[in-house]
Amino acid sequence: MPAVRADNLYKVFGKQSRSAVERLSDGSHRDTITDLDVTAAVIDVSFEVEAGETFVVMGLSGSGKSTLIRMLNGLLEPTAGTVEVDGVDITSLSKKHLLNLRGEKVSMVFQHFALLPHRTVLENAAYGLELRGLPKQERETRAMRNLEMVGLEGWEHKLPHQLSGGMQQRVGLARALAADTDIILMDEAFSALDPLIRRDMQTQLLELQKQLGKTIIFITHDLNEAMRLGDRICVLKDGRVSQIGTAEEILNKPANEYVTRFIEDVDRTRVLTAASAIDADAAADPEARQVDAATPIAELYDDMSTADQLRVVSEEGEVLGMVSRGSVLAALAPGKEDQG
Ligand SMILES: Nc1ncnc2c1ncn2[C@@H]1O[C@H](COP(=O)(O)OP(=O)(O)OP(=O)(O)O)[C@@H](O)[C@H]1O
Repeated sequence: MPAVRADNLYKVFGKQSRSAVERLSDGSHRDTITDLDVTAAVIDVSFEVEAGETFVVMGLSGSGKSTLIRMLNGLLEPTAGTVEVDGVDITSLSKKHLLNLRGEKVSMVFQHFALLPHRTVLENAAYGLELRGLPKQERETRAMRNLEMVGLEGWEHKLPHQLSGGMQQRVGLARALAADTDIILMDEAFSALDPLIRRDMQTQLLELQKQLGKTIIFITHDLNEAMRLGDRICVLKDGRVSQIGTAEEILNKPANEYVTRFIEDVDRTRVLTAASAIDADAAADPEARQVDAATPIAELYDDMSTADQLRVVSEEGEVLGMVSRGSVLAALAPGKEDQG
């Protein structure tokens, strides 16, 4: 059973939303229904997110990302379609059950941190637990453990304004972790941060995720960020799904012209890995130097400057094949799938 499932989901703002859904359901673009005086934010979106997966929703401003994520935790009611969390259709839940869902199953990290300015870092991190009525001692112990996890030990008695942007967002993340929900929604959570801090936060999230194995739905307008973080990426355009796939699938088999234009700016050497550059025809050489399958191609250059071939091994130590300079160059060439 998927952790989250969206089925033919629509959100149309405006009085004539139902008629809009009818007209959009034949695949029409949202610009064709301007006579109805509505805004079609999310149109016929379907996907499944597996437990433990990081699923990134990527799209430009206005593509419907925030509206979509708000339907996943019941903050917005869909105009049509359903959302299931752990197999339960949340679109039919009462207000009280939705509150429980947000307290116990799905937490959220916001772009602008959403910290309470007059409360300490510790109180902010414990806030979700306070709303759930946990005793002070327990919520502070749990919050403290999560502040340590995100590297904020020693800052717990400060106020948010005494922290940098990156640190404030770590508090937001600690608060979501303290709630101990299986699912975390992150809405442009790193977009307000400077590029270097943003990269640090991405690294930290990847490391935390290795330990915790949460189900994360992450929203971003940055395809490089999407490809770094996402097990799979859903590209949204004008409210509709343009493509869903792994970074590699999107780079090598863009579904349409729009996605093709988008991936032009992606640094393929950082997204594609040793695994994606394996030479299917090369016999495994037990003497060759070994690299992890998940190593980005950009990190193979040093080794490849002195060795003709490298042996690629999985996390479990299984030999997957060989990479050579030729196979690396072939993997990096855009549109290699089309060239057969
Ligand atoms: N409450 C609302 N009422 C009317 N229109 C809305 C409402 N919320 C969002 N919209 C519209 O829905 C469309 C999608 O907005 P949404 O915020 O979901 O996109 P987004 O991809 O998250 O964009 P951004 O990155 O700018 O936040 C936009 O045209 C927006 O103006």
